[in-house]
Amino acid sequence: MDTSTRADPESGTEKDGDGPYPSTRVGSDRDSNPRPDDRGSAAAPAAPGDAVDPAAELEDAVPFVRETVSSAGAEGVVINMSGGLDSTVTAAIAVEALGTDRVYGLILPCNKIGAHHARDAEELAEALGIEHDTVHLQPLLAQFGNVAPDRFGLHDEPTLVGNAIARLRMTLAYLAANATDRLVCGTTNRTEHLLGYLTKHGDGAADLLPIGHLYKTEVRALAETLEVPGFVLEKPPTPGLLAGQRDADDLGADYDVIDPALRLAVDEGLAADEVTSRLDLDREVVDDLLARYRTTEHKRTVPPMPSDRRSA
Ligand SMILES: Nc1ncnc2c1ncn2[C@@H]1O[C@H](COP(=O)(O)OP(=O)(O)OC[C@H]2O[C@@H]([n+]3cccc(C(=O)O)c3)[C@H](O)[C@@H]2O)[C@@H](O)[C@H]1O
Ligand SMILES: Nc1ncnc2c1ncn2[C@@H]1O[C@H](COP(=O)(O)OP(=O)(O)OP(=O)(O)O)[C@@H](O)[C@H]1O
Repeated sequence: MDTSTRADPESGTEKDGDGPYPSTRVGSDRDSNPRPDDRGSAAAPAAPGDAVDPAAELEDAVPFVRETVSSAGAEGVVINMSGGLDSTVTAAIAVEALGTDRVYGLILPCNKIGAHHARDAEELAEALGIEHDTVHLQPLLAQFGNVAPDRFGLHDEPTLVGNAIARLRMTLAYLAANATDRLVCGTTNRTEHLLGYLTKHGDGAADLLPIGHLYKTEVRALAETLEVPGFVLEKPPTPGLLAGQRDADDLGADYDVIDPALRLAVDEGLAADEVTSRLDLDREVVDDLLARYRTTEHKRTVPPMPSDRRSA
């Protein structure tokens, strides 16, 4: 594939070829777009990524993947690859653990923005040396929209569409896993896990989560050690549903703000007041993050049963 020049779908910039990866970035208008945390934070709190030891994390993650696959008697893993940070880091860890032959990538764009990112994902999969397929989901989504009862207004609401796409991706990942005796390797990080910022039984559905214990800022630090190309690191985190949509807009703050707040509140058990003052944040930002944490507990637990009430 020729990567010498390519238009950026969102910023209109071009990419220059340099080695196996394009050297500039897709969709990176990070510096020109105001972000909610620009308002919410007076000081820049230290993010967990500043303290993480990437080499030690890799020493944990690589055998974890190898042993999990081996103890399941599986042949390898399937990873849905978006061309973004989390799935690229996850795929790189899986290759370190299992070798190229036992890692398979699925690239599943569903709209025009996605098609551009899919080319990044294809190049990343090729650079990793893994087998991969690209499937455009638009016809499947259109068919799904045709059979879903009109009363649900699927196409009127971006979250409904986004969740449906995430679950179509999950269906293909499990088809691949079933057919090739592999496990589905999820890409969820700890920040998403704690905030429930994922589609339940969509991208949240997986058999193992190699970066599930790492905050987003820690995943970023690990990416540098794994020599993930700079353009992946520079992409603004986005759910990829709408042009210009950013995780920071959905979540009310950037990950450099969110991660230290979650670490203090969840890992260290500090009250909202204390988190707010220690990190010099807006109270509203902290309250919103903690509300997300509380209301999404159901995404981190198995479904409740009547017997749970008896034992409580
Ligand atoms: N208390 C409770 N106990 C048990 N189950 C409960 C529940 N409350 C809701 N539910 C169930 O959960 C459903 C809602 O959860 P869900 O279907 O996930 O949907 P929901 O949380 O509403 O939406 C998913 C969110 O994750 C974001 N997302 C998705 C995918 C990837 C990324 C990313 O950037 O990485 C972000 C997306 O933008 C959106 O904000 C409800 O319809 C209901 O079925
Ligand atoms: N076009 C795609 N093709 C295949 N998988 C995808 C695609 N888009 C999203 N996914 C899967 O869903 C996960 C969550 O997607 P999302 O777009 O929300 O990005 P993310 O959580 O920031 O992760 P990433 O950094 O990998 O993009 C991805 O990590 C990937 O596994």
